[in-house]
Amino acid sequence: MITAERMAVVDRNAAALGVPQKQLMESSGNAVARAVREASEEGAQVALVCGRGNNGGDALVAARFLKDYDVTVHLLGRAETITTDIARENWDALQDAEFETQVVRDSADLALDDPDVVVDAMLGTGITGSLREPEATAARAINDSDALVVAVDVPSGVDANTGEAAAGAVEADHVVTFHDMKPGLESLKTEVTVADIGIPAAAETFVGPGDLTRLTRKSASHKGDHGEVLVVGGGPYTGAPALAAQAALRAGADLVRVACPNNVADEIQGYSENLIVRPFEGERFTPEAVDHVQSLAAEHDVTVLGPGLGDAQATLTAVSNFLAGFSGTAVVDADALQVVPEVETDADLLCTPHQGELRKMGGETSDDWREREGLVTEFAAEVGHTLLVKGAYDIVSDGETTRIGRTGNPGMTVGGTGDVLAGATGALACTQPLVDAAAIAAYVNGRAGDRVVDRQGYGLVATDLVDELPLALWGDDDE
Ligand SMILES: NC(=O)C1=CN([C@@H]2O[C@H](COP(=O)(O)OP(=O)(O)OC[C@H]3O[C@@H](n4cnc5c(N)ncnc54)[C@H](O)[C@@H]3O)[C@@H](O)[C@H]2O)[C@H](O)CC1
Ligand SMILES: [K+]
Repeated sequence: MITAERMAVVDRNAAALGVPQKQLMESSGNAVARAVREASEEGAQVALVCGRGNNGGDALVAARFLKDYDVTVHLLGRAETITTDIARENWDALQDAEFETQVVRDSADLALDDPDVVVDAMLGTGITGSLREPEATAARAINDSDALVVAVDVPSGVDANTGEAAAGAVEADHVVTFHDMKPGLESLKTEVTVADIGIPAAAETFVGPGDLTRLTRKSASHKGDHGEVLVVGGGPYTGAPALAAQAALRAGADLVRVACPNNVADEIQGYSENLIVRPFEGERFTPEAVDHVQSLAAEHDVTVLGPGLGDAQATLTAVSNFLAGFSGTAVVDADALQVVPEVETDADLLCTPHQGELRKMGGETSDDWREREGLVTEFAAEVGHTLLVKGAYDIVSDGETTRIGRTGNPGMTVGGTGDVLAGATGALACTQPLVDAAAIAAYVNGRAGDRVVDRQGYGLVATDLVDELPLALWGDDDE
């Protein structure tokens, strides 16, 4: 089962894996033609009713696979209004090959001419709102015809995710959807074919540029919309919480505060004017500071717990007490991780261990990433939290969904890269589901490292990563 949004991510990831969308459209169109062939006799009269997007494009491809049928293509709108290159290229190919095509400028012009089969290729996952003209009139004509109706991807007017049908939506006899079942098709009393269109499983498993399309910003945004992160860190170390906090800002959080022992507060503030420091009493995080830190955490979307806290017994007790009384969302990293399996908490945790820390948590690991994929999925289900297990291949899982990050390079073994990853994860967890936040964070942290090493060779330091995060998130490969 896959939603329309996830389909767009997979599409883009497939293209990054060398399977461009035009190739997918060719497979989609071929699958539509196969369904027409299975539902009618050779020589049957087929009307392909095409919208101006890729849904229409699929049928423009199907026309080429129905040579032994009496096919007419009806394009709803002028060819210049076709919205995608790949649909337009397929329209031009039909023109050059002198296929029978009708351009429907006004909905009243649509003359289906009593076909045996109508292919509804007006709207698919790109629909917004209720049916507009000329699709609305065309849908009525389709529903009033005696033809067998084959819908491309989803009946026009039906929401692929919810199954909700806009007024006047097409009533199809058969739907050909692509790659995986859509949630909205389950509730339809219509026969559905799920056609494999050659998208490699890797396009779903491995995190890719398609996952970054989930990150959008509305122009009418306000401060705080993109997240407020509290980093709880520092004590023995001061660089780690500063790296995590800077990374959270660079990964898009609007406000990042650092809760740290007061004896290192000035030092941490000294790293950057971008940081807001909230000191608590003491030289390290101890149980006496837990109440204060919990009340601070309650004012933030996500807490990043761990960077630079150290592993003194008093600190581990404080981490345990904090989590026991916390019910928000927290990224847990570094020495704090060892506490997680023992503590009962209502919090949604996103743990970011490397493989050594995973073993310390009681998890198993393997050098083979495929084996590690299964082990991490099982352990995530066992601990009941989301895991991001760092390695040459990063494994992300909440026990249900498992993703793999393949970016990064040996230059990233330098100290501090884990703090940067934890901070970036915290920022993304403000606006994304935890598995997506971890998947995207792992991908962009590694991509930032790859961009730095490509530019200047090894010798990368963690602050290079922090500065590279925005381009790794928003830039194109060749930027
Ligand atoms: N991997 C895959 O699943 C593939 C799917 N394919 C097909 O692509 C469509 C989605 O195409 P897209 O261009 O994003 O959108 P649509 O064609 O569905 O519609 C956009 C089109 O329709 C106009 N429009 C939007 N809302 C309305 C409305 N309410 N009334 C009238 N017109 C509307 C909009 O202006 C655009 O012109 C997917 O469904 C599959 O069929 C790819 O072919 C291959 C891979
Ligand atoms: K359709």
